[in-house]
Amino acid sequence: MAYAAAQGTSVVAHRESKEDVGVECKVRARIPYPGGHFYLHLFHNSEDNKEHLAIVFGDDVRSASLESVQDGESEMDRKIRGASTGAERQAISKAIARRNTAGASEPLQHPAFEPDAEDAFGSSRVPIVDAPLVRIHSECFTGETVSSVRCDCGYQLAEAMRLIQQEGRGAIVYLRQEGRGIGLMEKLKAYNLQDMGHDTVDANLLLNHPADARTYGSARAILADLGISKLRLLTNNTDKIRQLRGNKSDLDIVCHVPMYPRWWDEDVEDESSYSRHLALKKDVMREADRYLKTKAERMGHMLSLESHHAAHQTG
Ligand SMILES: Nc1nc2c(ncn2[C@@H]2O[C@H](COP(=O)(O)OP(=O)(O)OP(=O)(O)O)[C@@H](O)[C@H]2O)c(=O)[nH]1
Repeated sequence: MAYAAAQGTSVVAHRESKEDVGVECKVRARIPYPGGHFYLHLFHNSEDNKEHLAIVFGDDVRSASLESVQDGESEMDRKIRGASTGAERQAISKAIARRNTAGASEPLQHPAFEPDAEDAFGSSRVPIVDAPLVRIHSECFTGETVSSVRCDCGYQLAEAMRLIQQEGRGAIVYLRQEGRGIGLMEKLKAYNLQDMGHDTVDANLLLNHPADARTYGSARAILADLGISKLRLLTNNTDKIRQLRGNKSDLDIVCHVPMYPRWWDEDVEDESSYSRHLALKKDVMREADRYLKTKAERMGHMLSLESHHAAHQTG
């Protein structure tokens, strides 16, 4: 099976992400996870009424809007919404002020990593990664909650968490753009059209939806709020990179890090919980492979089994 991205034949209509979306982090909470905890951040935004999320690894990645002081709030109010209090609060607000004046091209500095700094973030001191791993992930109820292998979404989310945790720092911006933005009801209709022989692109078009209705203005604003201005993006999707870069230069996507499905490797065994859960087998993943083929051939995604194998052979 060779899936080469068919250059210039992508059917993704070129959408633009808004430059000026405002976001506010309403709450942050710790999510225990094998290998160390993540912090889930819930955002409101000025573009839609969806509760977009950020799943953050690394205690020093802090939301400026969450940390800002709200009128009349007590220390207990701040604790309940997951904002810092006491001495930790002072250290964090200094760090946020510093990163705001550092400018987009400057590497982030954080007092927790300076020699004399108060240890405001507990004992987990990790090396500064100038451009952390980031994934912008779109909601997929079927792939993530029901563990459907019609698509690779569940795998990608688990894999992004594994890779970010392995590096010690990074974030997944989780956008509530179910079904590439058409919603769950329409996506399920598209599934039935796919079972009649249509691919994911044609199924959307037959339902009078664009092949991909997503935009990334909220994602860009969430990253800015978290102080992430320079990153390595976990994706194969060229349109996602183009939209995130936009016309402004305040988000520096240093490179993209491809997301190849593990079941393309000869040895499919690995430690990720998702793989264990599904016992990823090539025959089970046939439907996901059909989905990936459409992404490569019709949506311009950078996915190729041949080049994946070539890269593995040359080390
Ligand atoms: N309309 C539609 N959406 C789907 C289908 N299967 C999965 N999705 C949605 O597709 C979105 C994920 O998009 P993908 O195109 O798989 O991947 P991507 O995030 O654009 O690209 P990568 O960053 O490379 O993973 C999620 O919102 C899923 O709910 C489908 O059959 N039809």
